[in-house]
Amino acid sequence: MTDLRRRLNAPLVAGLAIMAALAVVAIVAPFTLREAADTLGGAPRSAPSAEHWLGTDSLGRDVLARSLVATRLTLLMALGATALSAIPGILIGASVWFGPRTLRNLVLRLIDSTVAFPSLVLALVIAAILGPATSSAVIAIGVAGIPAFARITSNMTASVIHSDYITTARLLGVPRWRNFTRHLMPNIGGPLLVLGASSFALALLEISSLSFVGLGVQSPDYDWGRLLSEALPSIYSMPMIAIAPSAMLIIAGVGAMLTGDGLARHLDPWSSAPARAPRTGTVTTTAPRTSDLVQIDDLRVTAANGTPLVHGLSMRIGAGEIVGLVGESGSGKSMTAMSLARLQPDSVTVEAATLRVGDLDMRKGGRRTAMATDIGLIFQDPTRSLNPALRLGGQLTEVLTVHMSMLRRAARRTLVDGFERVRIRDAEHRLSQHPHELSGGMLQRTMIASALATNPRLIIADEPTTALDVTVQAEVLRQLKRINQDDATAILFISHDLGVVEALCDRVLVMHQGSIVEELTSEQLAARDVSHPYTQRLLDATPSLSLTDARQEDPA
Ligand SMILES: Nc1ncnc2c1ncn2[C@@H]1O[C@H](COP(=O)(O)OP(=O)(O)OP(=O)(O)O)[C@@H](O)[C@H]1O
Repeated sequence: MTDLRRRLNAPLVAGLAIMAALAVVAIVAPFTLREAADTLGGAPRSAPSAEHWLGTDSLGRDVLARSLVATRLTLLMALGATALSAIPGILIGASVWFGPRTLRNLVLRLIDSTVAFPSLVLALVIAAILGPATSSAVIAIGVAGIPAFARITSNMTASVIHSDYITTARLLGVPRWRNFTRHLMPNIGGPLLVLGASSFALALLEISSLSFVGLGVQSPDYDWGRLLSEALPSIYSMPMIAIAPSAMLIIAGVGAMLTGDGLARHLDPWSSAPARAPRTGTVTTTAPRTSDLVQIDDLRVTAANGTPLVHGLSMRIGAGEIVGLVGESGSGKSMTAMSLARLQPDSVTVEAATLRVGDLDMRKGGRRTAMATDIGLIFQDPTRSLNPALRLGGQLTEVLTVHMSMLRRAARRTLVDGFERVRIRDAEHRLSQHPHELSGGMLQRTMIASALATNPRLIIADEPTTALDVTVQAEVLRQLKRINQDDATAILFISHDLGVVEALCDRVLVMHQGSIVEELTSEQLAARDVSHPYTQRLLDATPSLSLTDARQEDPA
């Protein structure tokens, strides 16, 4: 219950409240107010009074009662038209991606040409062909809205249909309809709900417009559009007659948009993740030293829904030091590193008492060149950091040409030197290749070469060896160690593997649930001299395959 209350956001509550109130009016008003709304013979065009709150129309009928009674028909028509647009539109837009390519291209071209045609004009043409009637208005607006749903669904499907999880599901023989409901819809459902809500608001206006020009609801029935049409002759003398249905239209439109916006937020996995209680007992790492390159004090990273992802974290990295940041998946290692490099996701808030790399205050923007050249980044999966459509030379020299004003030729020369340094043979040729033409280990080495090209003072390596096989992993670690020794480059090395960290780092910080729980020197780690139970658990989970250990375990 508390979970549901926390997940209901303000727009959703407001939108649902408005739509629920309108639903009550739509159900109750035709039963209770029909007589006041339809009875002729009262004083025509009377001013608002205690008996008729918004006055009467030209035939003496109560204006407010008529607007409220018209709610049911108007909402049902808008709902019908939206369903008529959404259901076929979504089915067409998604199913084209499950069929043959030629059919897909043909259907997409057709959709494109209909989308280019204004939907209200299309609806007017359809309504004129079908003749004036309530059903004609619904069909016209519904059919005119199909291309928009089909186009957007198709665009969104295209962005997820080639993702690994759908390919895997197809390879595993998951039926198409199940792929559609299980993998596709949850990924595209949020934006479609928002589109549905805005289409409903638009359908309200368009159906009212058709009724207003006489192509929609016909007498004796009436919707808000027809009421507006009836109000037109006396709009200056009796504005109330027009104001009442207009106000209803605006309220319903706002209610629909708020509901759509709220639903989208509600379905956003990041904004609905459960809040985690901050843990106490965090460790502040060694006191400030003048040689500290990185200084972080009281770093707090908070998700959009208020969940603390990193809290009260402080750390130092000395110039030329290799510091390991270890912890299980989700403990906040990447979030800490990305916040330090000012590359955190937009959806989170970063606050800190101090966040410095050298003389750069990373809490402030600006000084982009200094940020780009002082900090080198190496990520876990090099294929995701490189643009597959561009040659390596073009993309890896960018930082040198943009931030260090190097000419293209000089930038390439620097990169070739860098490639040779990380033992990539035939470097010139490699620069003219695309990322897919290199192995994973080679790509990771190109990333290291590129991160080093600007002579950074700090390298942030976020699980740089996780995606690599053990031999390549050892080579990459050796490269990092060599760079640190040759150039005194500081390294923040992120890993969940204490064994790897032990081999490389001078100091290790153990992270758990968003804060540092223990700090160890490499000697303490080698001697397994740890005090926090979480560190002990991490050590227990680290397989040891060193020769010494193997001999000890197996005396034979
Ligand atoms: N964009 C985001 N918005 C909100 N929360 C996020 C976002 N990205 C990650 N998180 C959450 O922040 C927390 C820390 O994530 P982080 O990626 O820093 O973990 P990690 O220790 O680096 O894990 P791993 O070793 O798996 O990379 C996790 O609970 C994660 O779910």
